[in-house]
Amino acid sequence: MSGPGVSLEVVDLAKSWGAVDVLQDVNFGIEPGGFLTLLGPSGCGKSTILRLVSGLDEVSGGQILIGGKDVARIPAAERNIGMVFQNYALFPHMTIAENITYGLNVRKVPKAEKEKALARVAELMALGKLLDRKPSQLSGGQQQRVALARVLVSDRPLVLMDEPLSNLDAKLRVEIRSEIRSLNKKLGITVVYVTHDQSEALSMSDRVVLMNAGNVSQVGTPQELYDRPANTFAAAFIGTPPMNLLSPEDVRAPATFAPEGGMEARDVIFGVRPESLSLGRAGAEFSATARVESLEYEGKVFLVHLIAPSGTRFIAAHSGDGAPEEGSEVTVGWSASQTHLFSKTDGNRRDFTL
Ligand SMILES: Nc1ncnc2c1ncn2[C@@H]1O[C@H](COP(=O)(O)OP(=O)(O)OP(=O)(O)O)[C@@H](O)[C@H]1O
Repeated sequence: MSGPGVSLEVVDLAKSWGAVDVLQDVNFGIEPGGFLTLLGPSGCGKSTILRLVSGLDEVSGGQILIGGKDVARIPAAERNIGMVFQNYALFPHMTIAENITYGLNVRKVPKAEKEKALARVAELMALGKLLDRKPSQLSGGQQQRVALARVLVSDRPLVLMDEPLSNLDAKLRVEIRSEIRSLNKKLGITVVYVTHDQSEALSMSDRVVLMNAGNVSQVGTPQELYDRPANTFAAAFIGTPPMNLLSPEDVRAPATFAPEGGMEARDVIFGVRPESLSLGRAGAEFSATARVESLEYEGKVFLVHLIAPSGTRFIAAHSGDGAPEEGSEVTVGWSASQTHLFSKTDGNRRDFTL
């Protein structure tokens, strides 16, 4: 699309602190106006990537192309990027209006232009009635909207957001994430968003970069990550509860089952999502027998916690009537299309034939 957003492409990005490599060979891209999320567990390097893109830290290697131009070695102030952090750091002695326009004052934007810009973002972020208040007179959610307004008013084509919702309660998080998403679509600005919360990542993003210990584990749309995890890390990270990973000794597969690339059946890991498992489907293409350890009532479904003969624990999400009894033995079945296959050696996804 054409609009105020700009493309971002990160090529072979690397960062070391002394002898410690915290990022290696990081590659991803997002088109103008897109919403890209960096997702992964604590310490995997998400904030480091944002700090390198923004110019707060220096890269050890690689390129950061903004609108096709490599900015990796130019100062932060020349990159034209907006940032929103977890601690939104509003100035307590200034009014909301003064907080929002602070950056415009620094840049000596003329008064009439400043007031027009303030009125526009105040309307966008539903802050019109709060402009004369001080930050302490606002709720956490309203304060976070002010922090977003402060970035939006500056009309940056690329905005970086580092866990901007983590100080808010669950209900507000859901509300503000849909506001951020609709702003991204309405204004056409490109957003790079950091979170360790997969539901945030899956619900907001056009593309997700899943990080694992300084390396990119998988890049794709939320559907691609969910439907075709590239490796066991992605399989075990995405989904609530995540995908079950079973050893071949616990799985009955059709006699014709053959993993690709001449891999032996014993060298694989089977992946199957809890919601794909049907209780009592002994005749299914794939099945496993296990003991019911416990039941967890989730409202719409029962999570049936199971233990396979090998000792592997896994979960079936059971939505029908008649939850099984604790301690009983059950058979769960699933189809070939619900089966994901990974190599035990490198953890990567493999195809199979039947
Ligand atoms: N200035 C520094 N010196 C040395 N190591 C650092 C420095 N800054 C970050 N690191 C290390 O780099 C790794 C990545 O940190 P980073 O903050 O990017 O992770 P993260 O994925 O954003 O984690 P979190 O979700 O907890 O914020 C961590 O192991 C961290 O200890």
